[in-house]
Amino acid sequence: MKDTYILFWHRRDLRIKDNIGLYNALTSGHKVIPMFIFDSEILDDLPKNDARVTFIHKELEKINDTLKENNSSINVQHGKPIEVFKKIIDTLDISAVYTNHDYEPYATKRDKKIAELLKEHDIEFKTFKDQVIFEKEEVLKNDGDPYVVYTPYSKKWLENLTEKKYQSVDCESNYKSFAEKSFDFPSLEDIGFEASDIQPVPFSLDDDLIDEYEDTRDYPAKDGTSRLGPHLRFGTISVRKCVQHALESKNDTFLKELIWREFFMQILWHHPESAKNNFRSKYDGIQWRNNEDEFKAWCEGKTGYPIVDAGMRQLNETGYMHNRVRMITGSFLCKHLLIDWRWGEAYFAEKLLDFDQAQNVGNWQWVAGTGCDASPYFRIFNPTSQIKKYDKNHTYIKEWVKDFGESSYPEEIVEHKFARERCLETYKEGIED
Ligand SMILES: Cc1cc2nc3c(=O)[nH]c(=O)nc-3n(C[C@H](O)[C@H](O)[C@H](O)COP(=O)(O)OP(=O)(O)OC[C@H]3O[C@@H](n4cnc5c(N)ncnc54)[C@H](O)[C@@H]3O)c2cc1C
Repeated sequence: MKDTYILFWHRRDLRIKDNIGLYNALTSGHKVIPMFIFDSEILDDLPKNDARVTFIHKELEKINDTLKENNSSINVQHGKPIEVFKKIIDTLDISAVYTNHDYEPYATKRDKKIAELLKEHDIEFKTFKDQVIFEKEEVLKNDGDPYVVYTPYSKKWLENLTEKKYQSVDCESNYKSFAEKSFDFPSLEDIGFEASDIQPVPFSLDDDLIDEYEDTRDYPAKDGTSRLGPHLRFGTISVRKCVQHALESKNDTFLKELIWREFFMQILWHHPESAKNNFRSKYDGIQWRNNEDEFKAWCEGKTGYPIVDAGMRQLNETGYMHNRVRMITGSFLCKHLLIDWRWGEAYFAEKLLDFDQAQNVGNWQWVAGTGCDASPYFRIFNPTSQIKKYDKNHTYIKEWVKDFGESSYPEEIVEHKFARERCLETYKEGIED
């Protein structure tokens, strides 16, 4: 029988170490061609200097360099995935496509279409769990329903956790199974993009950071968080490795954040409609003010509230915003300005290097109070007392708001006490009993 190839399709797993789908492909007895598609359905809506595209391109280059050392290379394509697959089926002798699960609503629809196409050509489509410890229906309530509240979900998650669930797989010993093929590697310009200066900072999984995380994570001026966001989003690190490190610490706060990530992933998987709709429909009656000038001031970091402005300016300049400040800026948008959480979600989606639909939607709905396990609507962050608690020396603010304390710095866009009362009234009127 003629030897056929397995195509391994990288998506949110830009690494060739500890990658479950890839490991299964490499140990299948067939030669493996790794592949990535710059999906024009996603790329066409992005600015030409999108930082995430630059990051993906760089990570693929790194993969390609390692593959070249092993006489192989990655097949990088650009176009609509279905069209790319039609072309590949015509040009390469493929018996199976292996890939890791991608849970976002767009991805599940795309994968369904690809699976149908492959079936028509008698090509197997094998998919694996890789980007989470528990997926889909693996952590359910005793009655079989999915959880909508974090605390019992996390308890069950921990109960179900066995060592096997976070064991790494050894891809490196199997690199000899990569096909000896040489593919041209496209430049960013070839796919219609240009390099961005904004890049993720390296992550840290240091023992000290994880041990002290609970005490330091809320202070935006400190380097107290891991900066794993984009790396988990694009899979340049495996979640199993993160969990292994988290479990080594006596303090479980960091592990709990990794569980929040999986909580929101399963929420979006079970409730794909929550990407666009309030998770709780009783909030549908809220009359958002949606003032465009105020939205612009928020986006540009010109609200006159220094901690809000620092966060937005940090986001605009670096593609990152500290979690505490994401909560403050998010609350300010929805509650002080009464702007629909979907506007804020879309702005963060455009700017965040770690943008992940499940996390972004889940957290925005948490902030707005419309979400599954949300902050109560009457919890309105006071942007001034938040400074006293978390940036009392103004270290963070001064880093990002260069005109802080100067006459050019804008006046407060709205008075806090007035905005608070307006918010409470609007929510009360809008919420169905
Ligand atoms: C309005 C708003 C929008 C957000 N949008 C995103 C987003 O698009 N993508 C994203 O990954 N996170 C999002 N978050 C969650 C959180 O802010 C980021 O995960 C975190 O700031 C990333 O920095 P870090 O990697 O240093 O996190 P660390 O504090 O070091 O946490 C480690 C990891 O745990 C996970 N995690 C931490 N906090 C949360 C959380 N609240 N919810 C879910 N997972 C969490 C992340 O994967 C994170 O990388 C959002 C939070 C808010 C309030």
